[in-house]
Amino acid sequence: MSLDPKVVVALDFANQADALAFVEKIQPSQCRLKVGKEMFTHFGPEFVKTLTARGFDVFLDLKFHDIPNTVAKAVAAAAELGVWMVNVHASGGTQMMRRAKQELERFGDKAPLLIAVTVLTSMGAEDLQELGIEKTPEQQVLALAKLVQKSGLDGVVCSAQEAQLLKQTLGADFKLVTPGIRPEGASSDDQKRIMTPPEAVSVGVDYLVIGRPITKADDPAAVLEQINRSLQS
Ligand SMILES: O=C(O)c1cc(=O)[nH]c(=O)n1[C@@H]1O[C@H](COP(=O)(O)O)[C@@H](O)[C@H]1O
Repeated sequence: MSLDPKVVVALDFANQADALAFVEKIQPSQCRLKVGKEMFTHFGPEFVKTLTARGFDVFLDLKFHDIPNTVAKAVAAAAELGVWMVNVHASGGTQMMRRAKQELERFGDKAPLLIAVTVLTSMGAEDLQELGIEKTPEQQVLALAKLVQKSGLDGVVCSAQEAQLLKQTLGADFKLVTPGIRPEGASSDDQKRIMTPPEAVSVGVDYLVIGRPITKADDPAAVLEQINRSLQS
C-alpha cells in the first residue's frame, strides 16, 4: 500500500465494462490511472468522471500537439474534468507549451500537472534517423526536456533510461514520468527502452506508467502490491 502511489496504470481497454471490472479489483491507494486515446475516444469525459468519482487520480494522456490556442483550450478542458495530470507533445514547441501552462493558471491549486512527451519509448535511434533526427534518443530527450522546463511545465514523459541524466541536469522538482516499465521477467511487448520498477525509481523516476503487465494479470491487485513492495525495499 502506498499513500502517494508512484504507479500509474495505463487503462488501455477497448471495452468499458472490462476496464471497470479491472478498476473494481484495485484501490486508489495502490495506483493512479492513465486514460489514453483509445478509451477516451470510445468512452469520453464521462468515463474519466467515473474514475475520479471512485477516488482515483487520473492522468489524461491525450498528448496534445496542435497550434498554441487549440492546445491551451484542450488542456483547460482537461482541467475542468478534474484530472490530476495532462500532457502535450514537446515537439509542439515552446510557444505551444507556454500558452498551455498559462491557460491552467486560472485553475489555481486545482490545475492538473502539465507534462510533455519527449521521445516515445517505442522509438529507438533508427526511428529518429528516419525522421531526419541525427541525435541519439538520449540527446533528443534532453534537448526537448530543456525546452519543456524553459516553458514552465511540470515535467516530461521519457524513458527511465534517460531519468538519471534529466534529474541531474534539470533538478529534483522536475517530474519524470516513464512508460516502458517492465517488472522482472515480464514481456517487453512493443516497448524498446525499458527498465524494471525498482531500477526506475533508483534513477529518479517520479511516476511509473505500467499497462499490460498489470491489466493483463489474473490478479492485478497482487501484481500492484508486489511492485509497490519492490519500490519500498
Ligand atoms: O505518454 C505515454 O503515456 C506514453 C509515452 C511513451 O513514450 N510511451 C508509452 O508507452 N506511453 C504510454 O504508456 C503506456 C504503456 O503501456 P504498456 O506498454 O502496456 O505498459 C501506453 O498507454 C502508452 O500509450
